[in-house]
Amino acid sequence: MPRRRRGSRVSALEDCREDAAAPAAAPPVPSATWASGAPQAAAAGEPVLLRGIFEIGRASCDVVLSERALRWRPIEPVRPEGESKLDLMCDEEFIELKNIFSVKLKRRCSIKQRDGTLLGITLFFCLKKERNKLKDAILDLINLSEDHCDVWFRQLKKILAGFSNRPQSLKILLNPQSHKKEATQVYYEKVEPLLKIAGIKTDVTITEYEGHALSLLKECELQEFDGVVCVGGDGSASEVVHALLLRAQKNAGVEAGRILTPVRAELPLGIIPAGSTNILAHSFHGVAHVVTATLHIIMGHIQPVDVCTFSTSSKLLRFGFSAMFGFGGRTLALAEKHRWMSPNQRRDFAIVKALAKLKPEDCDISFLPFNSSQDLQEKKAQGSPTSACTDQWQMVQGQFLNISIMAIPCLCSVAPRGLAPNTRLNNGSMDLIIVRNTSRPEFIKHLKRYGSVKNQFNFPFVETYTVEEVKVQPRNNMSKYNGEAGAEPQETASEDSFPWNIDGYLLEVASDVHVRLHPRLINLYGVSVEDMNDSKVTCNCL
Ligand SMILES: Nc1ncnc2c1ncn2[C@@H]1O[C@H](COP(=O)(O)OP(=O)(O)OP(=O)(O)O)[C@@H](O)[C@H]1O
Repeated sequence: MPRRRRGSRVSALEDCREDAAAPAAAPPVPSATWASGAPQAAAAGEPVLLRGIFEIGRASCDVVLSERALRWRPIEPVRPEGESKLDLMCDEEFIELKNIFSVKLKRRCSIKQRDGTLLGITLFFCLKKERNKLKDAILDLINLSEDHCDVWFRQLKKILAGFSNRPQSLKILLNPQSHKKEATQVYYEKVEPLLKIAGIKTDVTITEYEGHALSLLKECELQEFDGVVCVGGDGSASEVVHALLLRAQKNAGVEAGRILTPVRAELPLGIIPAGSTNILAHSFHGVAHVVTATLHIIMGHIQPVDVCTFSTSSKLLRFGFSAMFGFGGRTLALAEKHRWMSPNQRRDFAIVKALAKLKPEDCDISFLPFNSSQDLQEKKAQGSPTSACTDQWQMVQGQFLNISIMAIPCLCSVAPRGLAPNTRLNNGSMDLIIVRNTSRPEFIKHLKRYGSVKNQFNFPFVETYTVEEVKVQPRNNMSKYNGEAGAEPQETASEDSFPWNIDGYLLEVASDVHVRLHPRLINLYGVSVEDMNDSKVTCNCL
């Protein structure tokens, strides 16, 4: 009896891209996660587009292309009558077509030959590696017939062309200074090769100074692009988000100073994590992983995400997803002053120093609780102002160690469940997390809980609210500033200043700040993520 070949014949791209022209080697790959679970459409009843014989992993296979999947099973010799065929049925493997991102003719090439002997077709596809992580892989379909391969190649190309949500041209903004200055290497070694395989055109700008991405996106021609990609950390990503939304307001003729209902960003944004913290990429993909982020872009996985505006009474300060005021702001200010340290050192140093100098802010915090009634949400979706006609504002006063206002969960290595685990990317609300003044040991206990499975909010000095709008007014600041002109945001932190950490961007505001949530204001490349309740923590400083 012939030996049955089991398991996947798919090889990861990283392992064998150079071998694309060699005959199908069959390196063993972990069990067929890419083909696990029933595909959306069962094989039976699906219209067959093509059927043919290819060698896959050195076994002759009967290959069927239908509208949703490519399936194959080894061709077995005819068995004596009465022998069970049940186990044969189990051998079918498949790839859903929605996971394929490129198809190429596979040729044996020597250096001198441009068009070597045809060997078959190579499919490039995306598979789910582990929770939230994606991986690129290849499948070789070997058949030496030019005509046979040509028919299949054309049909597969046609199917791929039908995925109209996938980008064909991208504007790339790369911060060469991110983290330990490895963003350029990350891009050219891991990202660009995949974009090339997917046939995506790119236009790369390497940013030269802080604010470069912002000034470039104000003016540059974006019509030819289907999306913008930022390669860097949270500071860079936050700058690009702000720039894209400012640009959208400008294009729509909205006065940037007084934006009540901003218009949506015109292009989707992809974030390739290459920075020190990567909270944004982590929150949008469930993991800070370069290949996962790249594959979400290539596959055109798009999710609308809520965005906040941060304003004084006279002007818009920033578009962003999350902010911390108090301990979180001071920690960032300290870390920014010590950029010469390594990223982990600087983070740990800043946390320890901010804890040593722990001091509460005397504030008034007013907030509009989230009203989930369908009526109100529909009004909001239509752009009608709602806060003006509701009289539900609440106020808390006192001394606070930290105030977090977060429209996204803010997943990161030190808080794998998120700094705001109860909010979602586009649930139309923000989490307001208030930590009242308490002793240093109690505050540290609270911080430590972010890295454990225990509830970090289960302390008498912590309050959480689900809100739509928040106003934060530092009290000892009220006489000095009236929140009007002159209350310009500063760039450097001083002892008496009020640093805000907005998505890792340091902003000093000498007045009250009004935070408003705008549902689904920007499209991000990514998908909704699985919960990360049992992930490991990587902060040792507490
Ligand atoms: N060429 C450059 N030189 C100096 N700064 C730059 C340059 N290009 C961009 N920047 C700025 O560097 C800041 C920080 O970059 P980024 O966020 O990418 O890296 P990071 O600080 O290592 O990561 P994280 O913000 O996740 O901690 C951003 O605010 C960005 O505007």
